[in-house]
Amino acid sequence: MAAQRPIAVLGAGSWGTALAALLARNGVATRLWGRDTAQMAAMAASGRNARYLPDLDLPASLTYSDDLAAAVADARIVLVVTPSHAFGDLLARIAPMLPADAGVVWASKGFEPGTGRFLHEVAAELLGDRHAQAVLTGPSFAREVVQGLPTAVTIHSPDAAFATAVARDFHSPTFRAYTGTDMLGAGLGGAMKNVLAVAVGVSDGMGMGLNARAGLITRGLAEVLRLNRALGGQPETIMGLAGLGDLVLTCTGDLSRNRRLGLALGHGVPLDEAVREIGQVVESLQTAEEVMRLARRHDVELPISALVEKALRGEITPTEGVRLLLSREQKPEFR
Ligand SMILES: NC(=O)C1=CN([C@@H]2O[C@H](COP(=O)(O)OP(=O)(O)OC[C@H]3O[C@@H](n4cnc5c(N)ncnc54)[C@H](OP(=O)(O)O)[C@@H]3O)[C@@H](O)[C@H]2O)C=CC1
Ligand SMILES: O=C(CO)COP(=O)(O)O
Repeated sequence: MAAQRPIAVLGAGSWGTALAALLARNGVATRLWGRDTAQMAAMAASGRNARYLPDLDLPASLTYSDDLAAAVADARIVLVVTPSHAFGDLLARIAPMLPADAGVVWASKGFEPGTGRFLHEVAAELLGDRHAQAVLTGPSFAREVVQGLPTAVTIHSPDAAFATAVARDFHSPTFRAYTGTDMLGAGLGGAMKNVLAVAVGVSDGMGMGLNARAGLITRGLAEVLRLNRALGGQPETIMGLAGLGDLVLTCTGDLSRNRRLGLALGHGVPLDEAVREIGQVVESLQTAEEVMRLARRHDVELPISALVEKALRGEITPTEGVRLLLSREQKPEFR
């Protein structure tokens, strides 16, 4: 029998490693690419990711590479899991290397920095309709996925058959992969929850209480729905795993780096110190600005996201942010 063509996972941080481990455990031939030669050699030798998930064993069948061309050469699917700021550059590099029939999936959450373009818009420009495209998103902390704890995600593609085929590779007894066709809503939900998690983290860090947390999550959800409506996404997507599901996880789970940034700011830790302490990608640092760029372009009011953007720029303190939010005028809940 011919050997199964592999899935190439690009990006050996916590999420790329976790998804590669999941695929390998599912019996899918999987190759994990990272840009750091020493790190990839150490992972191959130890079967662990010492920097991002140091205490967790990875499946023995997982293979490792620091050679991008070799990693994607015979792949049937390429899964991109870099931070969103590196997405466009990496896609441009691999576009000429891809096998003609390879599909491209990404699990990064955010926008193209400086333009506010969605990752599916960047992919469409770089890949055209030459390769099927999908996004994997939803409430999923890398550590819990490697630990085999139950997780549900959603995979969206304009090509429903491709989304279903991709979901088959990921689906397992502890990892439910749902499917959909709304790239815009899926991308927006995954990006905005990171910004809103900072607000909830600040509130929790300042000891504002559980009522405030629930209020912020709910009014945050209203912001995602409002921008989604203006952009033409489907409301169901925002009420599902890609929106509400990930918003609740990221706003309440202490494994979230974006929530932890907010907690630190709420405790009075300076921004640069908090970012250094977290030591991993904190997508809200760029996403807050890009969300507000989109909101201004479409004339949509996002009070919580706007204050997070200001706080991350150092223009207001967390205390001023809370005062500004609480001093807003009375209004109907739904518009
Ligand atoms: N962690 C999680 O639980 C989840 C993360 N995500 C999303 O996945 C994406 C990746 O996050 P995550 O893995 O957690 O981040 P980490 O901070 O854990 O790791 C980032 C990884 O990206 C690599 N990287 C950074 N810049 C580049 C580049 N220019 N080219 C190639 N590789 C690069 C880093 O390499 P190096 O070590 O050499 O710097 C590192 O391996 C983010 O968009 C995040 O929002 C989504 C769901 C869950
Ligand atoms: O996207 C995530 C969970 O779904 C991870 O969140 P953080 O990037 O805030 O850690």
